[in-house]
Amino acid sequence: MTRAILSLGGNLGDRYAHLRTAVHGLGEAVVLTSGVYETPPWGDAEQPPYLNAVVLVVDPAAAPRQWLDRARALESAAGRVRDPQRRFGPRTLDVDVIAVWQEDGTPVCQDDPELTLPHPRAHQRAFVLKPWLDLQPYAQLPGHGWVTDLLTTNALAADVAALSPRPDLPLESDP
Ligand SMILES: Nc1ncnc2c1ncn2[C@@H]1O[C@H](COP(=O)(O)OP(=O)(O)OP(=O)(O)O)[C@@H](O)[C@H]1O
Ligand SMILES: Nc1nc2c(c(=O)[nH]1)N=C(CO)CN2
Repeated sequence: MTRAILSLGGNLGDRYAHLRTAVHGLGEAVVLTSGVYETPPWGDAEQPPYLNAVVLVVDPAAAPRQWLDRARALESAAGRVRDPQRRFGPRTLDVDVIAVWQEDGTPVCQDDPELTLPHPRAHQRAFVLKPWLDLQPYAQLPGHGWVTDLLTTNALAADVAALSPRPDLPLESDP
């Protein structure tokens, strides 16, 4: 069994519908769903704002690699098209595997470029850390410590201040 934190984000098309469809697609694996935040684009400023959220998923049968396979399938279903010229460019849906833990709570740490764990840029991203903290106030990002401490570093202060909660866009009440 593994559990994982997945981040969901998108800034093209019906952003809210893409997040909802992704959560729905994860089915019974979803244990907790964060609120939705509207967030300024990170890494490539010339694009529309994103909607972001985080989910905690658990599956008795899922190896770490299967979370990536599910993430890619959800992105494809949302019609995601990769632009090789813009690494952090706009997209209908991005699903990143932020961290994975084995059944005994041991974090999975690996450098495989296909699936690097924990996600190598998660600690720099308020749009991942803030919704995650909402789900799990005592969350730790393996190798980086407490999520609450990461969010209060000077490096992330401006990004945290720029996040807008969107309680009008709930994910958890979907059928
Ligand atoms: N933890 C991870 N989560 C998702 N993809 C990963 C991870 N580690 C490595 N990858 C690889 O990264 C590749 C590029 O992923 P993607 O196109 O979603 O990147 P991106 O969303 O543009 O950037 P970022 O990964 O910084 O959010 C994927 O094909 C995937 O194999
Ligand atoms: N605010 C925000 N910015 C991003 C996001 C995202 O999900 N939210 N995803 C990206 C893909 O790497 C690049 N930039």
